[in-house]
Amino acid sequence: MNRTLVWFRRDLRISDHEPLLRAAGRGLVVPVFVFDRALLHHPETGAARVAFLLAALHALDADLKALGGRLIVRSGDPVQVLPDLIKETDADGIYAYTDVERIYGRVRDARLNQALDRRGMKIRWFEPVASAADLIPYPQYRELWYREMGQPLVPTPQQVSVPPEIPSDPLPALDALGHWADEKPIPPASTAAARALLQGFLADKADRYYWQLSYPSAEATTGLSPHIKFGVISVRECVQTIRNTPDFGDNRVRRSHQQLISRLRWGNGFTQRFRYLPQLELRSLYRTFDDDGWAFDPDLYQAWQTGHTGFPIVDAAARCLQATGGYLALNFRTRAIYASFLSNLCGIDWRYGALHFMRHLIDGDCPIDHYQWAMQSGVTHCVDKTWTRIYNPGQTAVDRCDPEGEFIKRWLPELADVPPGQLGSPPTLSGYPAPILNYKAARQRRVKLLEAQRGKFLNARNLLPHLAQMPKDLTPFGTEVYGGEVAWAEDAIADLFPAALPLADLDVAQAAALRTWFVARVNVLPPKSRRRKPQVPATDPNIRQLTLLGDIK
Ligand SMILES: Cc1cc2nc3c(=O)[nH]c(=O)nc-3n(C[C@H](O)[C@H](O)[C@H](O)COP(=O)(O)OP(=O)(O)OC[C@H]3O[C@@H](n4cnc5c(N)ncnc54)[C@H](O)[C@@H]3O)c2cc1C
Repeated sequence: MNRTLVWFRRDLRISDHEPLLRAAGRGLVVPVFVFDRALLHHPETGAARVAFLLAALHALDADLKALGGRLIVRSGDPVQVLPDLIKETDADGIYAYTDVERIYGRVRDARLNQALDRRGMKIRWFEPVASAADLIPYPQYRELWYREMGQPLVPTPQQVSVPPEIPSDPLPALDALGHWADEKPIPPASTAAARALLQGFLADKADRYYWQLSYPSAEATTGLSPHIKFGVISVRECVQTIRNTPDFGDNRVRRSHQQLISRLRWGNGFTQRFRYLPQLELRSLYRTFDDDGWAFDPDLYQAWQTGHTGFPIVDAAARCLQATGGYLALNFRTRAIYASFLSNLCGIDWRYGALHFMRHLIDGDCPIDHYQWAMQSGVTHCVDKTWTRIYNPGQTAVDRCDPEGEFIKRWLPELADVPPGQLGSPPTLSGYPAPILNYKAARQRRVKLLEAQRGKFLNARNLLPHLAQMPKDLTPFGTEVYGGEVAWAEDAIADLFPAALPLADLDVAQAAALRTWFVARVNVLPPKSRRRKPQVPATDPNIRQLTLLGDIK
């Protein structure tokens, strides 16, 4: 009977999973997960995320058992473990989804392809839903995304039969993997839990999500992010569940449904950008922003990390991130304000911030995290001023994010008695620091620098030469601080699987297509000043929507 190895990576589910269904359809299946030390000990890996991963693997094992199978667990370098497992199990080959989250994974998968080839073994890669192998313009990708999200879900196999003689390691405890729990509460991790979150959202939050998603204390979002990061539920299943839920003609619900679907698309869009340009893990999109160098002040960095900047909204975000791993508690807007403070106002390289986020976020996802960091830092845009995201961390941010001060007071109990109207710049209090910087001066410095950097290629006809190239040294950022298993980077090969876009070989049309991923317009002329969109009035007058560009001058 045929035997197929199914290599689970960031697709820890049995439903809407094409490799699993195809493998089950052709015979016996060896569903395997490999604990890979290079990922477990990557400088950006955090204990809480590994704990969530472990819980998701237990759930996957249980789901496979319900189909008559089980998860086979191995440890080591997949480039060696998988060919050996093929031999040991007498399997015909491997089925797996491609994954582009990290450069390391793409180096490893290229090496695996070579190792299998050398041994005459086979692997069949499946494209994840809404992933484009070729360079297409962003509007076309958008269409592809909606088309593929509308395709029927891949059915769950009725049975998964695993050869009984194949041994498996037990699923290890967190400390056996070299990580120690840091007290962050880990949400239940399983497809059933993800479905329950989505159903709970649709029942209880869909009438307010659109208006409240930027208020951290409203907890108006789904909490799906760690599940989506590890593929515990497919994005397509989420989209279809939302679409199949009636809005009963309620405009609030309709807008919230649309907003959530758009955000799910944004997440996939960041992954696709990394597929094209994996260098975005290590570099700003345009060279000039890194070539000029960044400042690094260890005291500012530490104050920002630990929540001692003297700006309550920033300090509350800092402490919330460390205590909760950001799960549900640290929403998009608060992450953005917190991030922008470090890169724009402290002038510190965004990669230090992205690194800190990744070490703590339970939902840490490299393309979303790194690209959001780069965007908030203003280094993904060369012409459009609205992409200068410098938030006023004083009263403006408090009013727009936490008007009652609930979020701030939860994380900064020392400010319990300060009225909300003063939480932007609290009076001198023993036990709470004075502001570590002058907002206006810091902002001016940053705006001037960004203008000078952007000015260098403002009228360039061809932006390709200005884009960051794939660096020769692939050592992950943060290795010098946290160490890690990075030997793979020492003799890194030029090959990645899937391959990066060959920037040097792109023709004019391809270059234009690539640009659509990074700016709305393909021309490079500075935009005329645009009118701000009026704020959308909320149906409930007590609910105000945050304006995205509120404090951009
Ligand atoms: C600096 C910074 C770093 C971030 N890092 C991450 C990260 O590592 N992982 C991560 O999943 N999100 C990240 N985000 C985006 C966003 O903050 C989270 O997706 C969201 O807070 C997760 O909570 P939720 O699932 O309850 O959100 P919901 O609003 O319920 O969204 C559902 C899903 O849509 C996607 N999504 C929502 N908002 C965004 C967005 N702005 N950009 C891209 N995808 C989005 C996510 O997959 C999310 O799980 C970051 C944002 C910023 C500003």
